[in-house]
Amino acid sequence: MPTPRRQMPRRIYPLRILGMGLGGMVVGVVLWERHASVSAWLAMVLPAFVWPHVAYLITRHSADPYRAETRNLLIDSALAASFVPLMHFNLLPSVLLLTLTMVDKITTGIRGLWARALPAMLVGGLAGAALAGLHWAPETSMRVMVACLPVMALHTLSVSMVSYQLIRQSARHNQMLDELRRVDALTGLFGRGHWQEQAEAALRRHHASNEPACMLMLDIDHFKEINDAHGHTVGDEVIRALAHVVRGNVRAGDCAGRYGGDEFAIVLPGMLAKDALAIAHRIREQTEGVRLRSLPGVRITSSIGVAPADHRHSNLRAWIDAADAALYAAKNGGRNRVAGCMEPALAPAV
Ligand SMILES: Nc1nc2c(ncn2[C@@H]2O[C@H](COP(=O)(O)OP(=O)(O)OP(=O)(O)O)[C@@H](O)[C@H]2O)c(=O)[nH]1
Repeated sequence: MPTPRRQMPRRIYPLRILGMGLGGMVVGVVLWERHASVSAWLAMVLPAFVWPHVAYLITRHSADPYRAETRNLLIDSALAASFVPLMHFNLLPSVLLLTLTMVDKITTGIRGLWARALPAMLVGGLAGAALAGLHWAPETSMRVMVACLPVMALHTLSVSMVSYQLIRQSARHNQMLDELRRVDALTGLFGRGHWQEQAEAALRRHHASNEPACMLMLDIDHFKEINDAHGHTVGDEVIRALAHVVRGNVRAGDCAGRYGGDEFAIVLPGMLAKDALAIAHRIREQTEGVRLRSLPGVRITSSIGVAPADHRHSNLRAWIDAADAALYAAKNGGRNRVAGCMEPALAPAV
């Protein structure tokens, strides 16, 4: 896929044809008004109507098109500045062309290009003066003002459209970055960071309004053995299959995430412990029923710890520790089981 850097010459080509062409027409009106010499006309026609194509050929045949295009942009500025003495410093088109060529440099986003354009413009201005002499006629006629309008309007519109596209692109990239941050690539469940934010919010709601919430910590049993026996690709398939089971057992408002390697964490807002235990049991049972497409003989089990949020959980760490303790109780109890945290009403349920 072509990178934005490689696309730059192709993107700039039509813009240069348009910009230099319209600029050349403005200069042409000034030259026509003052009955300029053939050499002055040539000094307008070559940069305005021939240079854009030469510039494109240079970049196309360059080993480093980006660098060549950057150089061309500086030449654009020099050529625009050369028009100023050619127009005998006609005020409106001179200011307009110098301003627009500077805007062009700034909107490329290339660091420091506008500063490098200043000496280029000085050289261009001096070259124009050497060719046309130094004549001072700053008055701008109505005809020249009218000739400036298309440049002003089209340049402003094209810069706005480029900015609009960049803003849209950057919004899309931000959305993708946010998605990458929120979602675990292997399972499509929430990533750990986003899961923690959601879990913290559920715990805050619990403390603020006593809204019940439960946390499930799930770990695949002997997962290392599956990896060792069948390889990491099968291991990944197991993780994905488990994520599928988890996803099938949570509601839209629940928060299921991949907490680490083969460990999943689920927050069930608004759910009482007995209902959370029922869900944990269902997940455990369905895990036993998982059959891998690539290796149907592999059997998978999971251990799950359940911890309802309570007043002792002053922060998320404490709540996770409670769910972890329940998970280890399930592991120590022989695996492939569900255990609730220490609360009497929840004493290990197998
Ligand atoms: N395939 C795969 N393996 C992973 C991934 N992340 C971590 N692991 C592996 O998961 C294994 C985690 O094993 P543990 O949870 O420590 O132990 P276990 O074998 O599951 O044993 P118990 O949890 O005690 O039942 C390690 O071998 C890790 O290398 C992953 O994204 N893909």
